[in-house]
Amino acid sequence: MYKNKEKEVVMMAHLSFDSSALKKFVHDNELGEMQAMVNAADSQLRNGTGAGADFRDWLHLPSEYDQEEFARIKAAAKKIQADSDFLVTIGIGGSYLGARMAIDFLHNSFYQAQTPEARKAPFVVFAGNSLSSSYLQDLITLIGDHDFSINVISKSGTTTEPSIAFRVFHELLVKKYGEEAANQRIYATTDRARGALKTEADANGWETFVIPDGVGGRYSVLTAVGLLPIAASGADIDQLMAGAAEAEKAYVDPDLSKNEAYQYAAYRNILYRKGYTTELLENYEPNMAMFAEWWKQLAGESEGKDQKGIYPSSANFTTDLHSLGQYIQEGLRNLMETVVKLDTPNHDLDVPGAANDLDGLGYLEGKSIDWVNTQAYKAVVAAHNAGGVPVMTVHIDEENEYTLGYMIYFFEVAMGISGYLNGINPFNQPGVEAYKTNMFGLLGKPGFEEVGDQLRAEMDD
Ligand SMILES: O=P(O)(O)OC[C@H]1O[C@H](O)[C@H](O)[C@@H](O)[C@@H]1O
Repeated sequence: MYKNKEKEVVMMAHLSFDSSALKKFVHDNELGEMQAMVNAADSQLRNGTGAGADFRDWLHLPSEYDQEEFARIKAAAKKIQADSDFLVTIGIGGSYLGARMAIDFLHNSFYQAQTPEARKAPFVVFAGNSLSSSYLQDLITLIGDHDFSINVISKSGTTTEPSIAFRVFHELLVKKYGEEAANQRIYATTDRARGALKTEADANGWETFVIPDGVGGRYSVLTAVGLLPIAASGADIDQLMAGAAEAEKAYVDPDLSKNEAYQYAAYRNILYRKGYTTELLENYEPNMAMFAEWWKQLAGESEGKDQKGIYPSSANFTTDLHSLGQYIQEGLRNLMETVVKLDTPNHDLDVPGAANDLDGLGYLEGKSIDWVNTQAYKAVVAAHNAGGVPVMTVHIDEENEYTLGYMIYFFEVAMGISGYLNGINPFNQPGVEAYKTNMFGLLGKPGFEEVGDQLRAEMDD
């Protein structure tokens, strides 16, 4: 399964990167030939000589985070667990996806459906990640008369979706508890000193947590942005940070023969230049679907600019083998795949016996279902490979906080290197403003009237 013996040692380090299925697509010499470029990208990233240098503070977050704030996050999580049945976590993009994927990854698949006693934690629900009025109303109905708190998360403090959702839930909270008690149930995660949310929080005495200046939204899961909801859900954020800190140490050497995160970055760059312009992040565990959504923002906002970049997409297996599988096998040959493969499931079951063998599954009787899942993975790698799709695999040993922290850091550092390898600024996202300007124009936001008039005139044409 692994390329060489050393790999098995790396396997013990919670995550291993397997590129053995690239042989058909990448010659042996190509990785080494990337070393000089990787060294340059590493220097841009580590020494701050590249574009976007002000947004690299996530690099040392796992080892240099604010301990005092970390203790406050844990205390706030305890209070929320004690006084709330629901935590309404309001945010979008980087202020949403990290907590969402981590909570899915770290808990029982039906965690949210458990009784509060079994869960020992509030139901962490999310709002402000769309403009759907039905979603908001459905959430209000779900919360009903239950006790709840709000964690409003926004770096800018002015993003439309979370701002609207916050107005809705803030109003509900004040109606239910009165102004003063409501203020004790609002936790604001935002800029240290600036912005509308910070001003409002200070004026009302809400507890605040910081999104550090040097950490962009998509790199913020290991700040209070992700940590407070994750801790409130009952997960162990010490272990999450410990895993990330271990990865911070593991991926520091730019030597491609030793650094698997850099290998991943280099291989995807090699493949991109050969025309593999779409990357699918895949899993074989349904509770990792949101991990791919987090990764898509990380990759898409980091790399998709200046009219270039790998398009990040995803697929959930084996589910999507029965829908997207046809395209991946035989459609346009611009796809590469990166599988996150869990090697030890939280639970395993055997395929049961049956009195008759009408379904023809007798040959699997007594075999473990996870073994079947792993055979499916191996079969898919071989089939897609034969069909012209390069496949990389990130093996993780277990679904726990430590491994998740490790994997978060793996992908973050890989994306920084990847961006510099492709000659772009991996830490800005200028393109997301275009639709916002138009939307503000159509909504009649003061200062955007002209844009609105022009758009309406064009639409009438
Ligand atoms: O945290 P906020 O300022 O509300 O931003 C939330 C998100 O929205 C923006 O449009 C950006 O594209 C994202 O990078 C960011 O994570």
